[in-house]
Order: sequence, then structure tokens, then C-alpha cells
Amino acid sequence: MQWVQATVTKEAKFYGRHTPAGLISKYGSPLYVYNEQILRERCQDIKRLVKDPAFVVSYSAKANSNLSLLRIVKDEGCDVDAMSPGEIHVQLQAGFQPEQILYIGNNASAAEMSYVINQGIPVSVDSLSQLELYGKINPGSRVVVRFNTGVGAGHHQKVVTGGDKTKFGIETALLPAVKELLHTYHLRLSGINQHIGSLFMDGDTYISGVQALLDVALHFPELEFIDLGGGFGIPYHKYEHEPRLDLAALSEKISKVLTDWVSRQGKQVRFKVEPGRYLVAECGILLGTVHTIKTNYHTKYIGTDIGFNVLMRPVLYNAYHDVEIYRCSNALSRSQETVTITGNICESGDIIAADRTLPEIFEQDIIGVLDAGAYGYSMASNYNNRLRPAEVLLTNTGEDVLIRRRETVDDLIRHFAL
Ligand SMILES: Cc1ncc(COP(=O)(O)O)c(C=O)c1O
Ligand SMILES: N[C@@H](CCCC[NH3+])C(=O)O
Repeated sequence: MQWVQATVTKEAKFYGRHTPAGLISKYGSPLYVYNEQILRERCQDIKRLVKDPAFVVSYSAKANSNLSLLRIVKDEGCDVDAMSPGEIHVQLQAGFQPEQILYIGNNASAAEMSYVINQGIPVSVDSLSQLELYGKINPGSRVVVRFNTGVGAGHHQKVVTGGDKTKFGIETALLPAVKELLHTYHLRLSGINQHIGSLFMDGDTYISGVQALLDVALHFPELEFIDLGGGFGIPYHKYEHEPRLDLAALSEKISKVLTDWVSRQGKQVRFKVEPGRYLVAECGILLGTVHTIKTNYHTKYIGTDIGFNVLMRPVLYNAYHDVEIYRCSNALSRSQETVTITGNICESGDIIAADRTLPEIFEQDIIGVLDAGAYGYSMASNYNNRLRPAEVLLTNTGEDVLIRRRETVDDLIRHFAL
């Protein structure tokens, strides 16, 4: 059977010699597919953001912590950030050295903080209470503090992590209290960091955040590094020709702000950023299969195996992903129609794409959800006792490699007391 794409792919080179149907018949459905070359290119793009040989890109691995992808990111010369012992465990497995990892904690227990300290991994704390806990556990050492300078951004309120409506960071008004705790526990502040939120397409808010963080840095002359945060967006609306984030323009602006600050200070400091989505979103496509088509009260539902246990972003944030349709050539039809693509989860909100105008879709067609590499698998679950899918890497040498096996029903009962 010959398969064709019913929609024009925006990542023409994504599949190379592979086909969505071939990958699904080999590995099953649904399936996360990643393209190595795209991942490498995004790493290289962002490494050019700040023109300073000491500049560090610290990949925020919560976006996708597949071991094989982490190894590629490491190979591209990036460091990594972590927010849990689990992420650290995987990152050490991937070959990152402890000093290449920055643990950016939130509400950590004493046990969790001790684990990180014992691994020799730098710790960033984001409340006075956590700074005090750190001081008690590890007095006389180096510590990193996450500030909230009041600047926030993001594609949804739930992912804005700076400003006055979020739990993250220490507000700048508490600077004197931070200094006091540093003094009490003989701590040296080696770095400060912030993260204003996830997904901006216009860098101006980011620059405001950078400026505000640099103002905080003036209070701490001993700093070794300043981590400016992540949040760099990608264009999810590729079919509407949404422009890319202008990294070159952002680079000009950031480099100027940083250079001015350094020359005023008369001392060098290492600058870092911590992008997640920018590195991995576009290298991933989620493939699924259409099993049922029905019309209920004037809405045509395309029923697939891509439930929100597999991709949660649309349900959680109303997030938009472009979708492509791959289908059997003998079912070709020129008509377009407005449909709602759903998954197989027992909730009415289980919708991947609502009211989309697409070429007519048929049962057994394959759906490709684009830009699914970030916060896709990493937020997947076993809700409804559904199995998490497999992940496959399309390598630069043209191979398809299974980089995480599909779960089995045995995985579902593995942790029960039987
Ligand atoms: C502390 C921190 N750093 C970095 C990131 C990465 O964000 P993004 O994937 O938008 O670059 C996040 C997630 O929002 C985060 O919470
Ligand atoms: N999970 C969010 C990004 C932010 C999460 C990390 N703070 C998303 O899918 O857009």
C-alpha cells in the first residue's frame, strides 16, 4: 500500500527515507519520533545567543529527559538543569558531570537537598526557608539563589514563573534577608538564576528580566555565574506561517546589555541560559492512528489513540499543535472539513485539536502531531491504565533506533503488592 501525506509537511526533511506508516508498522501506535539533526541544529542555534566563549547553555531537561536525547544535547556541548533527584539520576547516566548539572529546587525536603549536595551538584534555592535549610545542611559552602524580579511571561498563566502570581523565586524586596542568611551560615553566593516563564516569541520581556536580574547581581560582587533562564518559544502555528523567534535580534540585544553590565562592573562573570522547549520541541512528532470517525450533534469526531495520557498540553493549557494527516493513496479525497481530533481517554476534554479544517480524514489514516518533542513524553501518564508509547530516534546516519520501549501491561502491575 502506498501512503501519502494529505497535508504539506513543514519539516520536509523530518522523516528522511522513513515513512510514518513504516514507523508505526514497525514500532506500533502511538509513537514519539525524534529527528537527531533538528535537535543538534537547535542546540547550535541557541549556543550562538551570547557571543562569549564562557557562555553556557544549560538544557532544561524537564522538557524531555530521554537518555538518548540527553546524550546528544551533551555531545553538542550543553550543560543541563534538574529539578528532582530522578532527573539528576538520568542525567548522570547520560554522562553529565555533577558540575555540569544545576539543581533548581522547589519545595525540596531535607533528604532531597542532602542527596543533591552529596552528589556534588550545585543547588539553587528559591525561598528563604530553603536557603536556611541549605545553610543548616551544608554551612560554609557555595549556594545559588533563584530570584523573582517581578518580570513574568508565558503562553499560559500556568507556566508564568516570574511576577506576583507564582510560587517561584525569592522576590527582590527580600534581598537583605538573603544576605543575612548567607552571612549566618557562612555561605558564598556563587550564582543567581531566574526563569520568567515558558514560551515568549518576542524577546523584550526577557530582556527586561535580564536587566532586572543584573540589578540584583550588583549586590553580590563574588558571583561566578548569572543564569538568565529559559522560555524561548517556537512557532507552533507553522501552517499559518507564524514567524520564528528572532534569535539573531535577541542575541544583539542581550549581548549589548551583558557587555555594558560587564564593562560597568569591570569583572567577568559566566552567563547561562536554561532553555527546554527551544531545543527539543521541533525535533519531535507524535504519530497516532485514526480508529473511529463519528458525528455527534453536528461535530465530526476523529477518534485516535492519542489520548491526553500521551500528550497533555492541549488539555492542560489549551495548547495548539499543528497536525498532519498521512493516508493511503487509494482513499484520496480533495475535500476539506472541520473536525475535532480526540483521543481514547474517558473524559470529554480529551481533545488534541478542536475545530480544525483539514483534508477529509479516513479510518486507518495516521495523524502526526507536530512540535511534540517538548513536554510531550515527559508529561505522559498511565491514566486509564493506558500505556506510555515508544520513542524512536531518526539518526543522522539514516537509521531508526528504538530509544525507549513501549510500556506493557506488566509495567502497570509492577509496583503493586501482589
Ligand atoms: C526553572 C526552569 N528553567 C527552565 C525551564 C525551561 O522552560 P522552556 O522549556 O520554556 O525553555 C523551566 C520550565 O518552564 C523552568 O521551570
Ligand atoms: N509544561 C509546559 C512548560 C513549562 C513547564 C516548566 N516550568 C508546556 O508544556 O508548555
